[in-house]
Amino acid sequence: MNYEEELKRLNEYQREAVLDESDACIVNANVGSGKTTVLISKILYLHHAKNVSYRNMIVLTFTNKAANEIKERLTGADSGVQAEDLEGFGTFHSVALHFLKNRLPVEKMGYTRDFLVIEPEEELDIALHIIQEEKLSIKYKNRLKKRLEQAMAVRTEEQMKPGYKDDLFRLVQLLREEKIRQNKMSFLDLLQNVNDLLDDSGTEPKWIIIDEVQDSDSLQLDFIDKLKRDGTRLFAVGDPNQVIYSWRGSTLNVVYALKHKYAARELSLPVNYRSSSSILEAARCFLQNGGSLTGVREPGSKIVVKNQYNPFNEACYLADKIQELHSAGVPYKEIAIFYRLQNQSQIFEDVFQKNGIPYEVSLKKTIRDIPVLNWVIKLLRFSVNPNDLSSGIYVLSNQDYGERIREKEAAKLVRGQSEKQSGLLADMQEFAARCAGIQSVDELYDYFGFDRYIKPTAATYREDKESIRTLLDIIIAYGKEKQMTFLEGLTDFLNSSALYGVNILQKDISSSTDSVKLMTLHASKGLEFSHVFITGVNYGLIPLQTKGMEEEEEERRLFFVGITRAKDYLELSYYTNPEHYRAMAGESRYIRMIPPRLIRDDAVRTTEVSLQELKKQIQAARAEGEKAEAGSGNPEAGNRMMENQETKNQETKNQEAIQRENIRRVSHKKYGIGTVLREDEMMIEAEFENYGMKEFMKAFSELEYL
Ligand SMILES: Nc1ncnc2c1ncn2[C@@H]1O[C@H](COP(=O)(O)OP(=O)(O)OP(=O)(O)O)[C@@H](O)[C@H]1O
Repeated sequence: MNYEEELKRLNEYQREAVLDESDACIVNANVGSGKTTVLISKILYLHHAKNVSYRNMIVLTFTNKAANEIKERLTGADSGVQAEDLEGFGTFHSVALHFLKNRLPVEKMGYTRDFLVIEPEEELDIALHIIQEEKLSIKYKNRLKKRLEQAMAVRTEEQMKPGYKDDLFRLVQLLREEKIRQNKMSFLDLLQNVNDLLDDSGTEPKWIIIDEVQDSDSLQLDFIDKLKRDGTRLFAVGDPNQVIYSWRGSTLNVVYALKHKYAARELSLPVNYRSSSSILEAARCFLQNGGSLTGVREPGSKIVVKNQYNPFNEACYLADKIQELHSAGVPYKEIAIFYRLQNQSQIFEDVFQKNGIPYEVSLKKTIRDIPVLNWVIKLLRFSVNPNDLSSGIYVLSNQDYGERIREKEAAKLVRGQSEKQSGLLADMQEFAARCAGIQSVDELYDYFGFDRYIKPTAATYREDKESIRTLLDIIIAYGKEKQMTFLEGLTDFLNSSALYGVNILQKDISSSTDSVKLMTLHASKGLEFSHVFITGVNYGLIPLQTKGMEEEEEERRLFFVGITRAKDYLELSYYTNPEHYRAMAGESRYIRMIPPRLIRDDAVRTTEVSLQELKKQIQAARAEGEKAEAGSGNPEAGNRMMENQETKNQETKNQEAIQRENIRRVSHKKYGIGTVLREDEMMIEAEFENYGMKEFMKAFSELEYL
């Protein structure tokens, strides 16, 4: 590996950061100034020039995507690197999990090494169960998740002063005990437990390297502190202008805190290499922490601001525009479309599919968002661990899948206190003894006979079957890749699936695939594209209506992150007839914050829509969609189907449905029965149980009122 060649490509600031060997060093970096470049060069330099083995480094990132990018670069540069060498490279949670599974005495806390990682929702279910069983008095149950989070962060007795007179802290205590009894850890527990146990690890990394340090919360800072020993050096890069997760408490000035705690040397990376100077100049309007943002590139084209009649028109316009760019030589993978909320992606997907434009959607989705998979995961969990009673009860008493037994009866059955028989329970209980010969998806599917447990009348019948097969396929492949026996592979997958549940069914969007990328502004962090289209820059949506100053500032940083992804071309658009319930007609004030001289105003002044043309397009899209779904022999069909299941918009569901006094119900051929959330002369918005919120044009919707 010729690391010297790598060093030559760096500018003087970057080289100084790579070569730095202070005990602690914080690099305050501008957007697009080469943070990722420096981080990877530093790791390569330490390894090749300073003989620091990868096993002596802990490299912490905020996303699996960033960790994977670093790992891919290292394994690409050096074929001798083994997966075990990079076990200390990953997100804070995955590195904590690695320590707890392999290096720390979790038994001291009452856990066994095969503990399960659970999602916050599952923890909430356990808490609700305790409240019921123990008859606890808890106020504001609708805010329980948040209240629990806050109460669980409190570690000392003196701080345990309840804000309200109720049993919250008793619940926290009982919940801790119950999680230990069930051998389960939440994401928060992973960090708290690792921090409590790290003193015993004997671990002394030579280097701790942290990416995006500005987003760290106090537990993560504690983790860094526990890992850092006398002989450990710390190197962290971050950009205070890109803090977009302050809901986790990261607004504390991390750079300042680290600098003072470790008397860290402070370096900077001032030069942005990514964007044309017009784009950078616009970005400067959204800088919050002062400082300069200098670039090295020419002015480039002006920023285009466009108005669109509605999202459908915009999607059609973008389909044409993308084809035009592609014909002019722009690869699809250099084009990205951003929006503020996940539920804005569907219309682009439909129209792009119809127009044959390759695209990928970056989704933040967990297995839990797909009801049938939530059920299957619990079924498998109980099958490998019959002590996981809550999973067993859930599986038997689920009203959509399985034997649909009453909860009380299900509880008796799994506890062996019932005379009744359950075939499903027997299959689960005998699984460990009978599963040894299972090699394929079919064998696993047939062992449980999943077909009989899915209602043939359910709107999701076919999709559910495909979803199960896709998941089983991933599980079988996982075990094979790790060279484990079937049961070991399955158990390992289940233990950590909550942590990697995001994107488990759809690999993270890949920068190498030549397809247009669709994503939320949040998901765009760390990426870059030659052409960026930010859609729905409407009043009410960007910035999202916020409650206070802090949130408003975060919205501004989020927009800053979005526009600084663009290298050459940036287009901002807003709707004159927005259909999203949050958006109001008209451009966002963020557009008005950009100096007019940087803008080419391509406003379309007409609001006419050719309904005949729209109708033709929708019908054609529908016909193609149905054809594609019918081809379920195609292994990709399962993935596509899941990509298209829209993430449930919890907020929409709660707020809008509650406000509506006269609930109207509709029926749809594919989505089943739904509740109308909003409608006007042209559009109707309805919530469907397994599909989340959908929007339809009334003229073509084929919805029936019930
Ligand atoms: N010394 C350099 N010379 C030329 N180009 C560079 C140099 N350093 C970085 N770049 C390029 O600048 C762009 C931004 O780099 P990189 O993605 O590493 O920045 P970043 O700071 O991680 O960005 P962000 O703030 O968006 O996370 C990349 O296209 C990279 O190849």
